[in-house]
Amino acid sequence: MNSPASTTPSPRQPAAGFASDAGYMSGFANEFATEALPGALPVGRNSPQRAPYGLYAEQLSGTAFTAPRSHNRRSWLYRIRPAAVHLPFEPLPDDGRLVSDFGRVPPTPPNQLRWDPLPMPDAPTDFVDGLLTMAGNGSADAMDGCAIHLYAANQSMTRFFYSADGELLIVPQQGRLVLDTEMGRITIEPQEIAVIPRGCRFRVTLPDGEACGYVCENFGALLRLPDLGVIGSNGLANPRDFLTPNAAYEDVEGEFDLVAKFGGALWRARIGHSPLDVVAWHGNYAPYKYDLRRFNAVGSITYDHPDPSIFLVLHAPTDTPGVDSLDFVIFPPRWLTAEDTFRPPWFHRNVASEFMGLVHGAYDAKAEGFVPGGASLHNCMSGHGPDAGTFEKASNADTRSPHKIGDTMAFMFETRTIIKPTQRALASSQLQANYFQCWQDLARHFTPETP
Ligand SMILES: O=C(O)Cc1cc(O)ccc1O
Ligand SMILES: [Fe+2]
Repeated sequence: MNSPASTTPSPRQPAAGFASDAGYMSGFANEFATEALPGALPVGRNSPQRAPYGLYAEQLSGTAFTAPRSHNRRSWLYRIRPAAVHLPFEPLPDDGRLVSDFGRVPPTPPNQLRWDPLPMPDAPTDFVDGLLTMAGNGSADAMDGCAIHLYAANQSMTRFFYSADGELLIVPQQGRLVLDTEMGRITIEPQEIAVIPRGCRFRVTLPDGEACGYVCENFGALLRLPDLGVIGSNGLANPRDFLTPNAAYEDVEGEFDLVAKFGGALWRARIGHSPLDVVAWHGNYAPYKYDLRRFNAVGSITYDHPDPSIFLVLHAPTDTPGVDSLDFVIFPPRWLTAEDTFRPPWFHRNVASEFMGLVHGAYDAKAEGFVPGGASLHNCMSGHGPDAGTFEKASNADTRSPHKIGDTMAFMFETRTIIKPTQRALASSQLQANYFQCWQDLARHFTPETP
């Protein structure tokens, strides 16, 4: 049971927050039912003539009403005031930080690109102001593709935010995030991720004072767990390790801003109460977290380096079977056992496009230059693979015994269409001008006389 916070803050002060952590429910997209006050959930119907405790009933739909039952996602929220209660939205000035229509981005160079981490801002910056779009494809309007943002923030939010453009896959790299959402509290640290559904209002506070990381705003179909095929009924990201918060609410009156990302732009509305006032909810459309360290990696126990699809955590499928608009793939700590095999990622060109980030440690294809908090982009059909140092080492390594890659947590946002870097990303001083050099020392080894 979670009791409410009931203070009246002075204008634009942080709301008091939930009175306590209410914990989590386990399972991916279950039909959850949770109440912060006993009996707050109506029994046997969603919309009784009068809901318990004088609450308003409100449905939040994440898929079309008529989506097949297996993909249909919606929740019923029982709240102090409906989400409609706020003053009209006004546009916030567009400073070009956020991009949501990649049809308008200038032609993308097919170069391999890599960036150093964003610096922490000097000025007070909350999670919303700390977002910077690096790359993406499709558009929010078309409800297809994604925008890949970095964030660097040093202030807790005193306002509330939601994206109507897509669900937000948040991958922290440094600093914990407390995500107080309409449906309860999620706390994540680096090596954990959270997904905030399209439309879900939330506030980010920073218990460590500052934080940075990655956000993928998924404009397409909702992220889901992949089928496992011949792997069987267990493995990769196990459904029970996905955690959704129990209901928690704050009963706070005050003058707040509600910021919406809608149609690619930011909008602000005044709101006279905290919108985190959902006392109970049930359904399968809700935020969740997952600890990447729980991923059950499978790999080759004979020879060869498998395709990275074995590391798929979540994906956004398209209408074409087997082709996703977005894959979220990780490269966690694991044993390499393949014999007589070049063990790191091979050289390759790919019809898909690959944006990578590093949360922790080092990545096994890059001995140098790819640092935690940094990012790389290898687009459709652009050649890439291990750098020269990694190639020399791995082609001379003893593969008769297993080797543990210990200190690492890299990830990839992989998409079916070209990932277009934004002008800001291409102009940024974090862009490594010499990235291409990491392959220039790959020596010629060809010996036509000796097989
Ligand atoms: O480019 C990368 O480093 C990611 C990657 C890893 C791998 O093991 C195989 C293919 C691939 O794109
Ligand atoms: Fe790759």
